Amino acid sequence: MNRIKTDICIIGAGSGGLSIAAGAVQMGAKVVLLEGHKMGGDCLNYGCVPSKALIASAKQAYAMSHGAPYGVAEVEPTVDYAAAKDHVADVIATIAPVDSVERFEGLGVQVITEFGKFISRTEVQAGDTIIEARRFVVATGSGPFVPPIPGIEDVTYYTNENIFDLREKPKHLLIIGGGPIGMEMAQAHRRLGCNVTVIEGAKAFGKDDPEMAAIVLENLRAEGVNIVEDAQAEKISAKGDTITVHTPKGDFTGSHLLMAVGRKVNTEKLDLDAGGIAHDRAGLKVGPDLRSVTNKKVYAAGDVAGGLQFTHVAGYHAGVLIRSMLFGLPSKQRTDHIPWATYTDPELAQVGLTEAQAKKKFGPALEVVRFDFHHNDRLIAERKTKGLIKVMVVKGRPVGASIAGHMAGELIGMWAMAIANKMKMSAIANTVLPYPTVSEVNKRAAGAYFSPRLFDNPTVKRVVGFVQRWLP
Ligand SMILES: Cc1cc2nc3c(=O)[nH]c(=O)nc-3n(C[C@H](O)[C@H](O)[C@H](O)COP(=O)(O)OP(=O)(O)OC[C@H]3O[C@@H](n4cnc5c(N)ncnc54)[C@H](O)[C@@H]3O)c2cc1C
Ligand SMILES: NC(=O)c1ccc[n+]([C@@H]2O[C@H](COP(=O)([O-])OP(=O)(O)OC[C@H]3O[C@@H](n4cnc5c(N)ncnc54)[C@H](O)[C@@H]3O)[C@@H](O)[C@H]2O)c1
Repeated sequence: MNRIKTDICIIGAGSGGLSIAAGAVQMGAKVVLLEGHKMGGDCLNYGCVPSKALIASAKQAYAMSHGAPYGVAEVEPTVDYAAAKDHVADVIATIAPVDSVERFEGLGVQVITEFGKFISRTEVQAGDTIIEARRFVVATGSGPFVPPIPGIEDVTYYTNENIFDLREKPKHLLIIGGGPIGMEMAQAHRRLGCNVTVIEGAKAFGKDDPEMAAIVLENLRAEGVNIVEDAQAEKISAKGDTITVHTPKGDFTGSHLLMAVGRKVNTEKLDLDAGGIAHDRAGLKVGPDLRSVTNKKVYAAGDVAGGLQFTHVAGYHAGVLIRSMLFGLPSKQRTDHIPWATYTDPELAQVGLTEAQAKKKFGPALEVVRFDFHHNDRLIAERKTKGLIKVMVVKGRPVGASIAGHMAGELIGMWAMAIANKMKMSAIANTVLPYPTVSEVNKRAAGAYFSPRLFDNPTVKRVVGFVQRWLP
């Protein structure tokens, strides 16, 4: 057995682990990084990257068959599903070197390609190496949760871990789960020529503002995605080449099944109990400083830290931990400024509080301003006017923003910046943006906050009348 002593041992080389390793080693810490499977973790191999690549193929196919309003003849695209998967693999391969063992070894990180497990409060074992570290970071991510629905063991089903390897085009894809994974995959497959049925036990896009979700759902339905809500999958059966999902809303039959009902954290290989590390189904039990509540040598980052599960959150955790582990400074995570986006068409994005959450928290102090995408000239030119922005404002500052529409994932960035930096609505309203751009919807939403104050205000009218009489 080899023994290593190091400053920081990171378990898991996904979005969180890699960011911490790169930052810590370049600032002078000795870093050991353990990865038992694929460098880059879920995001690169089975998550964000392949899903957005497949969405790009689907967008291309959709554009070919929807050119008429722009004066471009429509053609029915011939979709080569396997070739679309080649495109997905190529995108992963293009990004992979940035996350590779070679790159991290080049930065000075000692990478061990083994799963790690705690053998004491101060030691982790990976293969035949024992690592003793001043600090440990658990960044082991999450995998697909597959509930024990009766009959599931008798059918072939896909998850995000193998759907991107499927090369035969599904004739009819059944998707259980109407969250971001289910809905992104539903639209992509529909646009690539599959029939698609989404079976959702509660409400699709259940974590987003329902008014915003409705805009996206209407579009998905119009494109032919069959979305059945309040339809908990209770039983699954197979007959010949077909699979049937049984729900209280009826039975739904298709050729392939994708399970997208949420995530389970990757803690089973870690032997957290041997490390004296408290944990539950959501992950490690940590404080706002992301430090284990029972073993102060241990931190968590990313999906396994028990909060929002996004790549940018894992990256944000890296910054919080580096401040604490490298400089010994107090460092706490915030969650009020974390945005997210779902990359359907139109997109759905959120930062801070939804309208309902803000109403509950602030009551009558809350003002909600809205701007409809129909009034944006660039969107009119692009024929992408289905959309809405709502901004939740308290005492002149935004506390949340919800956007459904073209480029919502890009537009939410301005509100994420405003909330992160506690900026006022005037900061957005004062910004001059190029015309004609989609980001003008943000400025118009801020304008909607000031319009009644300026235009429906008798004092302003009186002052202007007075000044006009005296001006030469
Ligand atoms: C289909 C899909 C689409 C997504 N799209 C987006 C998106 O568009 N935007 C977004 O922000 N987020 C998206 N996400 C979420 C995002 O992928 C995750 O939030 C992110 O990958 C979490 O990073 P992480 O570092 O916590 O874990 P991961 O990236 O999963 O990395 C964890 C790593 O730890 C390794 N590991 C596990 N146990 C051990 C052990 N004992 N020893 C050593 N190594 C171990 C794993 O092999 C893995 O490589 C998507 C997820 C899915 C499934
Ligand atoms: N664009 C992005 O940023 C993006 C994309 C994909 C995934 N992700 C991340 O991955 C996480 C997981 O996504 P997800 O879509 O798997 O999970 P989710 O928890 O967001 O949605 C799962 C859905 O499945 C439903 N469900 C559960 N059991 C069911 C059953 N038996 N029958 C029918 N429906 C059932 C739930 O009601 C829920 O709406 C997200 O929360 C997000 O953090 C992010």
